[in-house]
Amino acid sequence: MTVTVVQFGGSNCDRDAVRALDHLGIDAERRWFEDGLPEDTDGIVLPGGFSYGDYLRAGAMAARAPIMESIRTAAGDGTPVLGICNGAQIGAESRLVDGAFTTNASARFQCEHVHLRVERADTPWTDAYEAGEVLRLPIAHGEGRFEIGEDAYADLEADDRVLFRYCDADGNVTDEANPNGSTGNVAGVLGEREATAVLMPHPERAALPDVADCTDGQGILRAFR
Ligand SMILES: NC(=O)CC[C@H](N)C(=O)O
Repeated sequence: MTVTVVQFGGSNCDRDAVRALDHLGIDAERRWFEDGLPEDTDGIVLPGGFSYGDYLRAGAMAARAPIMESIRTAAGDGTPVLGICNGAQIGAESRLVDGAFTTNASARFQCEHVHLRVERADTPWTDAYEAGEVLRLPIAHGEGRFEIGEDAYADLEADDRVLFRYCDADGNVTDEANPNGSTGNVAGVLGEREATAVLMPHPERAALPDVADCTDGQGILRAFR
């Protein structure tokens, strides 16, 4: 099992993702986007960062790179794909998931720990947790506000594709616990197939006991096993 962590110009969490996966015993390698997707890829991470300086909209430029066509095909075939932060933005811009990530309600870059409620525990990304469990993970973004049209949001809920919601420490989903103004406090969603997921918080920054005071992100990354 080798996970490909795709590096675009301006990605800056690709090494962190490889290290976190490594720590969990999952073989992972960085791949420069122009080199294309290796044929034998068993999983894909779109890592965080500022691809192309967030020019136009965060993720909009990387979404148009040819490698994304191969990633869409792989996702359609059921290869696990995880988009983290800028990777979530790229995932939305390339239609791997519905919705869009736009400027935070605060109009500021926010770097802090947040709480997330696990909305579904029956997916590969969350089967290490209980439904309703509260995780603590860091966010670091300026464009993390999940926005989606009313009908598309209704579909998302009807199809049970909301994976995580921002909440308080007790699991209450409130406006106060919503760091960026996301519709429905949505922090992470599934794509058309459950093997595709994106989230704004950083599980790879909450996976190594030596560098993080909490390792709640491990369960999400373990999905690749
Ligand atoms: N940590 C990241 O991936 C940064 C996300 C993104 N470029 C933003 O600021 O919105």
